[in-house]
Amino acid sequence: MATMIRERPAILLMDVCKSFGTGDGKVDALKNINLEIARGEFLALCGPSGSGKSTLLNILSGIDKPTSGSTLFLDKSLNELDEGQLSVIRGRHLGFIFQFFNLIPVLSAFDNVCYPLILNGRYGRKEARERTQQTLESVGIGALGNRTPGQLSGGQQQRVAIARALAHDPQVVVADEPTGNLDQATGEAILDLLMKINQETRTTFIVSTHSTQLRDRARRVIEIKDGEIVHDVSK
Ligand SMILES: Nc1ncnc2c1ncn2[C@@H]1O[C@H](COP(=O)(O)OP(=O)(O)OP(=O)(O)O)[C@@H](O)[C@H]1O
Repeated sequence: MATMIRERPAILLMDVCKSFGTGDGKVDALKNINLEIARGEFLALCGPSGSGKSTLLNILSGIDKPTSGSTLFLDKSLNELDEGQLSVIRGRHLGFIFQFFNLIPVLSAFDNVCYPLILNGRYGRKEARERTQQTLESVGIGALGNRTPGQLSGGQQQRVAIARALAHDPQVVVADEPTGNLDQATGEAILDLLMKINQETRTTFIVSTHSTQLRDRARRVIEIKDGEIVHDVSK
């Protein structure tokens, strides 16, 4: 009889709570979250402003620690790691995309991607440069590497940020409102790109959003309200 081998999840959150502040000012941003995210999944995280989306993304990617509960990221228990070890794991396996791109304005698009790769320590300068050019080409801006962010449109800047998040071949990409600062058509194009990369590379994507386009198109949609998961739908 064939044995079913179940692939281990990319991320597993168990009974995760996160509070900020104390006393009267205490905010329970996440309340007892249990969540399993499979490898290769494309997950949209929805919910109103202040519901806990960014807090959840920060915890599942090891940027912030839960007040209680535990996080497994690619089988590693993040609670047990110190900041140095967390930073190595993030540098190897995680790509992060932000709403406001977070590019360095004085650097060219090329260097915005290439410098983090060199600092990552896994690549020599030549390989980092080759990877940078390949990744810029894969996101459709191979000819724009010489421009600074100020010389690029919002959609082009987000493509640079996507290239920066992908250039080290991470297993997990976390995107916090990646289309939130873009017009509808540009946001749709960025979404097409993220979904194409997900399908081609089986990179796990976790994307927080207010966008109905993304909610409609993602294979799995999680809705969070007041720090609790209220819907978890796979299509
Ligand atoms: N560093 C912090 N200190 C105190 N409270 C915080 C902190 N970070 C988040 N919060 C609070 O935790 C709750 C969840 O915030 P979070 O940023 O995760 O929401 P969100 O769903 O990402 O919101 P938005 O869609 O507006 O970005 C909110 O009440 C927020 O005010």
